[in-house]
Amino acid sequence: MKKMVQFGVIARNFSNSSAMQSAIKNITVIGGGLMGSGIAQVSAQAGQNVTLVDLSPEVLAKSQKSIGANLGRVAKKVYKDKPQEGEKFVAESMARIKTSTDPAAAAKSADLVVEAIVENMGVKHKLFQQLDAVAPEHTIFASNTSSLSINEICSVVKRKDRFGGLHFFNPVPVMRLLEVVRGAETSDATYKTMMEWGKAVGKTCITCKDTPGFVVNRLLVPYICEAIRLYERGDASARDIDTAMKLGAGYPMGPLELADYVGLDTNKFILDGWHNKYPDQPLFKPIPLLNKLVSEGKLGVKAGEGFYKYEKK
Ligand SMILES: CCCCCCCCCCCCCC(=O)CC(=O)SCCNC(=O)CCNC(=O)[C@H](O)C(C)(C)COP(=O)(O)OP(=O)(O)OC[C@H]1O[C@@H](n2cnc3c(N)ncnc32)[C@H](O)[C@@H]1OP(=O)(O)O
Ligand SMILES: NC(=O)C1=CN([C@@H]2O[C@H](COP(=O)(O)OP(=O)(O)OC[C@H]3O[C@@H](n4cnc5c(N)ncnc54)[C@H](O)[C@@H]3O)[C@@H](O)[C@H]2O)C=CC1
Repeated sequence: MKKMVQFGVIARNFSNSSAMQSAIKNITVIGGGLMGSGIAQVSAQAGQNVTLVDLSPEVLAKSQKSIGANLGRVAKKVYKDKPQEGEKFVAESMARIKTSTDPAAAAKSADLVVEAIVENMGVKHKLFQQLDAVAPEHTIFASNTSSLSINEICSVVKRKDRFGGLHFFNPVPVMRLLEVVRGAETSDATYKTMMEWGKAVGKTCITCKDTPGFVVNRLLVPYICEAIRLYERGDASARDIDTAMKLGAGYPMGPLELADYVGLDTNKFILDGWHNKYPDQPLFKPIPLLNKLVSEGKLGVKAGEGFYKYEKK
């Protein structure tokens, strides 16, 4: 049943993509890590020309490898009885992805730039200032930030009307949602283009104002925090908390599994940022156990240990 649901999601995303049209044809994705590689993949499989940019050539090589493998998973499902068509789909999608280590050069030919670099305001400001000086007039800029303010990120560019948030979910090829965030100065035309583009790459779009965490993370952060506090108090074991939310509430992952999956350093970074900004909000108060795990390097799946132990990849 679970497999059927997952298959349905990927097949639907793929066929929607083929059917939809978008004014955006050339997209530049900046940041070739976990999220950027997923955004590049769904864009290329929907027929867009993609330039994937990272400062590190090693990251770009790793991204291309994982995109190839993930497209293979999609092809296996969508073209299960037509392996040759599947191979063609993978080859054509891969051929639409160019890579670059030069963000400014890559922005010059983009209709849309989606930024998915580190979650750091200073680094994002520096990048967008550089891009604003060279990108064509019509180019729309978007950030995939999880927790920072879109208005604050776009404060450094002149094109504030052509700036918004496009918040994808991990893993991008599987998760069906895209949060389209309207900043204070995002124009109606930019908003409409972002919504159409989101549909064209196979996502269901929801709209949100520029409010901390948008919709999903504003609800997820307090939920995960409460799960950690419950565990910290010794009220239930980690396994039982996760089992409870999977079997009692139908979530695909329990909250502590999800915290490990996202990364405990990311969780802590978001929580600390919001706590500094909203010190009176009890939901955002620091959690000693989370701080301890991070200080011990127990960052979740990627580190081999968080709330659970994992085989290192
Ligand atoms: C601590 C304090 C407070 C702070 C808390 C902060 C929390 C929130 C902060 C968030 C930080 C940043 C995050 C963010 O901004 C927003 C997010 O992204 S939140 C995370 C959202 N994601 C989820 O909730 C994931 C939930 N999990 C799932 O849906 C599934 O478990 C998952 C799909 C990940 C894996 O499914 P599972 O059945 O367990 O494993 P399989 O390996 O069998 O995969 C199922 C199915 O999917 C296919 N697949 C998996 N990955 C890919 C891929 N990358 N590309 C293509 N296909 C993929 C796989 O092949 C399987 O297909 P089958 O047909 O079933 O074989
Ligand atoms: N990890 C997650 O579950 C989610 C993360 N996000 C957001 O997406 C963004 C990226 O997150 P991840 O992909 O997880 O990070 P990541 O660490 O996997 O990838 C970030 C990449 O950006 C590159 N980079 C850093 N500065 C750069 C620059 N100036 N120019 C070009 N490349 C640069 C790094 O080399 C790295 O490869 C963050 O803003 C994060 O908050 C959003 C949704 C989910």
